[in-house]
Amino acid sequence: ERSTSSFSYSSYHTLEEIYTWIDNFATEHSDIASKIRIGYSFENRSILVLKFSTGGSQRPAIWIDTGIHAREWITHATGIWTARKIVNEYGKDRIVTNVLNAMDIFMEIVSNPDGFAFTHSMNRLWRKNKSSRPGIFCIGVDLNRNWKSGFGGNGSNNSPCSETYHGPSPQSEPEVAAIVDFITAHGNIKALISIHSYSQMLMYPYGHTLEPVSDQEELYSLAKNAVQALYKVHGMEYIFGSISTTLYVASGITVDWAYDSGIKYSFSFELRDTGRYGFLLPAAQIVPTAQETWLAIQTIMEHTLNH
Ligand SMILES: O=C(O)[C@H](Cc1ccccc1)CC(O)(O)C[N+](=O)[O-]
Ligand SMILES: [Zn+2]
Repeated sequence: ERSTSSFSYSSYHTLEEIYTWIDNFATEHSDIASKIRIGYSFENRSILVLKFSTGGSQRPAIWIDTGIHAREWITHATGIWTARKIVNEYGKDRIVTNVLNAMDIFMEIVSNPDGFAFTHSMNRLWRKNKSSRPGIFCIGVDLNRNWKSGFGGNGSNNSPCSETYHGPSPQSEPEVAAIVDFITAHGNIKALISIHSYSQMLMYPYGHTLEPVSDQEELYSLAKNAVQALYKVHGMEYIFGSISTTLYVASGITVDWAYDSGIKYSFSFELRDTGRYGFLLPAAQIVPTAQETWLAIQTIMEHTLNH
């Protein structure tokens, strides 16, 4: 019997449990899913990506990452649920079937494995990775400030002890470099969705400046449609807009790099909730959060397919 069927999709899991699930999932759905190692973390853990493909080669693709901030456990749990949804819906749901008949999907569920392990072992609210450098007495770089676009600007911090420490240089962190190298080598990524928590927002570039991106109108209306689809599931209200105008100025972030690298449909989610539980979102909200987020993700995937 499928061991992933004994896996609880409504619980939080350790790094080891998630890595075992990824192995079993790729084995049990080998017709459509495969496991790729795109690199190693600072502490030498494998950095794993699930590839969903129904054929072709170098098809245009969609990138989804969760867990770049270790404490945002709802995002890893949402990624796991979404991976299972994709394989279960292929051949049934019109959008998933159309998307996967023409595009590939890449999903990195544990984008910060060292930090995630640390949230289980030592500090539940750890955010950064676990990199250390000689003579520096604070640990970790904020993996959502280490990207080249706008690196070192406002909304990132030069102090290694800061929660938004941008690191010594762009892509200095192996966890970021692995994604940059993979996406650059692939060369045909059309959409990137980087999932965070919490605040209930759907945002698009830029974070490093208040200047609107050239595709602002299209991204605004796509975000609007996505949050409307999300709202219909459980009535959760998400706000939407550009990062710098909706939330705050943040520099060196994933989606600014993606957009400036030519990935027009670059979005970042802030999942549930709005602060009652924050990062400690109860496990009972995992499935409802994943269910509603799925409608927004489908909206973005369908738009990407059709444009
Ligand atoms: O500051 C961050 O990196 C995110 C907000 C964000 C998300 C995407 C791009 C730029 C900023 C907030 C969070 O998800 O990390 C929650 N937090 O502040 O800990
Ligand atoms: Zn975050």
